[in-house]
Amino acid sequence: MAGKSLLAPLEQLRDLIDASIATLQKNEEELRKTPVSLDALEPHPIHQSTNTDVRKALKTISSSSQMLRALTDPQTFLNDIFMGVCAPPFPNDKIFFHDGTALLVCVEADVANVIGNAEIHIDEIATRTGIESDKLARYMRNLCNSHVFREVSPNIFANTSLSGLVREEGKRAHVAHCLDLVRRSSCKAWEALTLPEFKNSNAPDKTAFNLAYNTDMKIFQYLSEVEPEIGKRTKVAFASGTKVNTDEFLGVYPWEKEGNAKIVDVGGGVGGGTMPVIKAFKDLRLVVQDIPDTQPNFERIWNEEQPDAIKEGRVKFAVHDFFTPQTEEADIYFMRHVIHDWPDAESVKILANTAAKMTSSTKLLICEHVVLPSYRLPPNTNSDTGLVKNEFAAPEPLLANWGAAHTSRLDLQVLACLNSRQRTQAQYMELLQRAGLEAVHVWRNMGPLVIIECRKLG
Ligand SMILES: C[S@@+](CC[C@H](N)C(=O)[O-])C[C@H]1O[C@@H](n2cnc3c(N)ncnc32)[C@H](O)[C@@H]1O
Repeated sequence: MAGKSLLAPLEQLRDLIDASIATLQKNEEELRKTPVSLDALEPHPIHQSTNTDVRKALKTISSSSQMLRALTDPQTFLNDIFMGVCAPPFPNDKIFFHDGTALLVCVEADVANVIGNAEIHIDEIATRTGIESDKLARYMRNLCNSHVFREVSPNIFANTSLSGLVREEGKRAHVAHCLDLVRRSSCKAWEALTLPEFKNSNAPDKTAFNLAYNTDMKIFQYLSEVEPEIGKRTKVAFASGTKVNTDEFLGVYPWEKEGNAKIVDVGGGVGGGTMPVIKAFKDLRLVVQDIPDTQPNFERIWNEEQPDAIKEGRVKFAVHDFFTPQTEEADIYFMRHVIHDWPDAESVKILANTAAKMTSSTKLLICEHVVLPSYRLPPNTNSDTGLVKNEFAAPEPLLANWGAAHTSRLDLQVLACLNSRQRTQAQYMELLQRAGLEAVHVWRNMGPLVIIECRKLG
C-alpha cells in the first residue's frame, strides 16, 4: 500500500517553490529585464513590485527556504540563532552574535561605500577605513558567507545586492541602531526578567535598556539629554523603513481619496512614514510633530529630499509632546510606530489626547505591524480575534504567519527598550475602546504594515 512519502515536508516545500517560480515566470514584466542575481549592485526591481501574486510568490520562496534549512540542517539552523544575529534572553555568557558584530563593524567603517562599484584589495579598504587589514578581512569574510560582500579572488572584495543596501545612510543608521543600542539593551533581558524591581514592572523606565545604560530615564529622554549623537542616528534609522518597498507601503491605504486633507503625523520623527505620501499626492498638507531635538534632522532631510514641499509651506514641523493635549487641528492624524513604543497605560493616554481633538469626521490612522499567530485558523474564525485571515495566511506546511520574524523581533526590541509590545488586532481594538475610539477599517496588503482607520466613538 502506498503510504505518505517519508520526505513529505521536503516535497511539499519543493512544490511550493516550483509553483512560486512559475508565478514569477508568468509575471515576467515585474523582472523588468533584470536578471535576479546576488552580484547585482542595485536591489532588483521585483522587490518594488506591488503585484499580490508576485509578493506572495517571493514570500513563499523565502519562508520555504527558512523551513527547508530547519529541516535539513537543524544543528546549523540553531547555531544561526545562538551564534548568528540574535540575542535571546539568556544569561550574558551565553549570548553570541558574531554576524551582527561583523555587520556593525562594516557599517561603522562604511565599507560598502568605500568599495562602491569596484573590486578592491583589503589593504586599500583598510587604509581608507583605518581598520587593521587582517581583522577587517575576517569580519568581511564572515559576511561573505551570507552573501553580504563577495570575495572575488584572494583578498579582493566587491559589494553584492545585500551589502549595496547599507550604502544608504538610513539603512546604515538602522543597522547601527539595532546592533548597538538595542543589542546592548537586549543583553540585559535576563536581568530585566529576573530582578525583583524589574521582573513584574510594565513601566517604560524599568527595562533592559535601563539596566544596560544604568539610567532611570526613558529611552527617548536619555537619547535627547545624554547621547544626542546616538539620538540623531536613531531619528535617521526610524525613517528608513518605508524605503523597502515604497509603492507597497503607499498601497496599504487609499491616499488618492484624501484630496488636500491636512495630515498631522504625531510622533512623526523626521516624517519617514508620511514623506512618501506627500511626495506621491501633491495636494496633501502635512504637519510633523515630535520632540524638539528632532527638528534639525527633519529640516536637513526634507531640504535634501523634498525642498519644494518645505518652501511652499505644504510641510511643517511642530514641537509637540503627545502626552499633552493635542493642539493642532487635522483631517487625518497619523501615527506610525508610536503606539508600539508604549505600554498600554501610556498608549491609551496618547490616543485619548488625540481623540479629544477629533470631530466625528476626523480620521486617525494607526500604522503598525500587527502580530499574527504561527498556528492555523479553524475555518470561519472571526478575524476580529486578531488571527490570520486566510487570504493573508501562508500555505501549508509553512507557519501561518510566514515565520514573521521581523514583527516578533520588533516585539522583543520594544520590550527591551520600553517595556512595550507589538500587538494583535484584538489588542489594538481594546486600546482604542479605552481611549474613546473605534476602528472602522483595517487596511492591509502583502507588505509588513497595517493601517487601522479609527474614528471617535459616537
Ligand atoms: C519609533 S519612532 C517613529 C517615528 C515615525 N513615526 C516613523 O514612523 O518614522 C517614535 C517617535 O516618537 C517620538 N517621541 C517620543 N516621545 C515623544 C513624545 N513624548 N512626544 C512626541 N514625540 C515623541 C520619538 O522622538 C520618535 O521620533
